[in-house]
Amino acid sequence: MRFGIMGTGRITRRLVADLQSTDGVAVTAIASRSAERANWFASQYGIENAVEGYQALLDCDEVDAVYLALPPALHRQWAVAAAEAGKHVLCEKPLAVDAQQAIAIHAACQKAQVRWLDATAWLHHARSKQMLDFVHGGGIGKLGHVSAAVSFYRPFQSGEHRLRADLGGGALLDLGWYAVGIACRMAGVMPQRVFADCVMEQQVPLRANAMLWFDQDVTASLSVGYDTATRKWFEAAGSEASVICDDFTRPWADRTTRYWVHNSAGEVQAHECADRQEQRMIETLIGDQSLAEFNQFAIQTQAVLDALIQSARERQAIDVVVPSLTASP
Ligand SMILES: NC(=O)C1=CN([C@@H]2O[C@H](COP(=O)(O)OP(=O)(O)OC[C@H]3O[C@@H](n4cnc5c(N)ncnc54)[C@H](OP(=O)(O)O)[C@@H]3O)[C@@H](O)[C@H]2O)C=CC1
Ligand SMILES: O=C1CO[C@H](CO)[C@@H](O)[C@@H]1O
Repeated sequence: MRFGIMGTGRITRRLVADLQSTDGVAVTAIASRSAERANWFASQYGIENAVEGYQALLDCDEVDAVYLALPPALHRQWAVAAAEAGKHVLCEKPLAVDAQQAIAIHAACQKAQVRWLDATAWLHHARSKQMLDFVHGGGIGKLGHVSAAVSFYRPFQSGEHRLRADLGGGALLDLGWYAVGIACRMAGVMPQRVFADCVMEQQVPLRANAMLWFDQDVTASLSVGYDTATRKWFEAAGSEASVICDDFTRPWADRTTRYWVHNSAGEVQAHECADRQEQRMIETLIGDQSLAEFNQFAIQTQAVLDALIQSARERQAIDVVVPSLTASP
């Protein structure tokens, strides 16, 4: 499948190599708002076509799929336009800025009969499946509580989209995407009720703390922010044991990819599981397996984030309204 890329920012510089090293994928075009940046990027990464403006990418016959790596507030517009141009879509997380926009992306892809996937790579790592199977198979007894923390410490460059409300910035959407995702995956269902409290800066959440209430007395507490050093861990605590992973969003680069099981006898077992999550994610999009489950989960995650954002604004717990979808191609 021939990919065209929208945006030349931080994540593109990393994911372009993952695309180029995945079997069955070629990166044939790069688009930027600036022709100069597109040309520079194309020459650095050996990409044949450099185009100015995102529409020009959609007009390219050499592109079958778009990797959309723009600030969240632009995802809906360009994902819908890509679908309408008949291109498959790999859209960066968060899928959009709210569930309504996320559903609009899904609807456009359905209508155009193209495939779409949010670029939430950890979901595709073999370790994630192992940990989820272990918890869902009763390996920790009855699940009681999930804790998760995802953060990094600024500095930001001026104009950084993460600090701009109009571009869909803020740690709650950006990093809450991961924390909500792991809590819901571990719980195996979406929460019924949520609460969030945020420390704001420039009208976006710089830090957010959240509580999620699920069925059967399962709860989760989440901490995300741009004001503490890098954290990407979770713990799923059950009646007999806990699963702990300190890098679930993306394995630390210089260490063995692991997770741990702590049992009530005080024993600790380490499990190793190496994988290349970005390649697995890309393979999932370009393959022929149904994407319905991933699509549904992305939209539901967005709905939980909607409720958390509303909760922080209204300073009260909010009931979650979980949308359900028609089937994906
Ligand atoms: N999956 C992952 O691990 C990660 C995912 N992300 C996600 O990827 C997306 C992009 O993040 P990131 O690459 O860090 O962002 P950057 O700000 O580094 O890059 C975004 C790119 O979008 C383009 N763009 C278009 N309009 C604007 C605008 N008004 N302001 C700023 N940039 C604009 C620019 O490219 P140009 O000017 O060339 O057109 C810019 O380089 C976000 O949704 C983020 O959450 C980010 C990091 C890691
Ligand atoms: O998704 C992401 C992964 O983590 C990064 C920080 O390390 C975030 O900034 C980013 O948006």
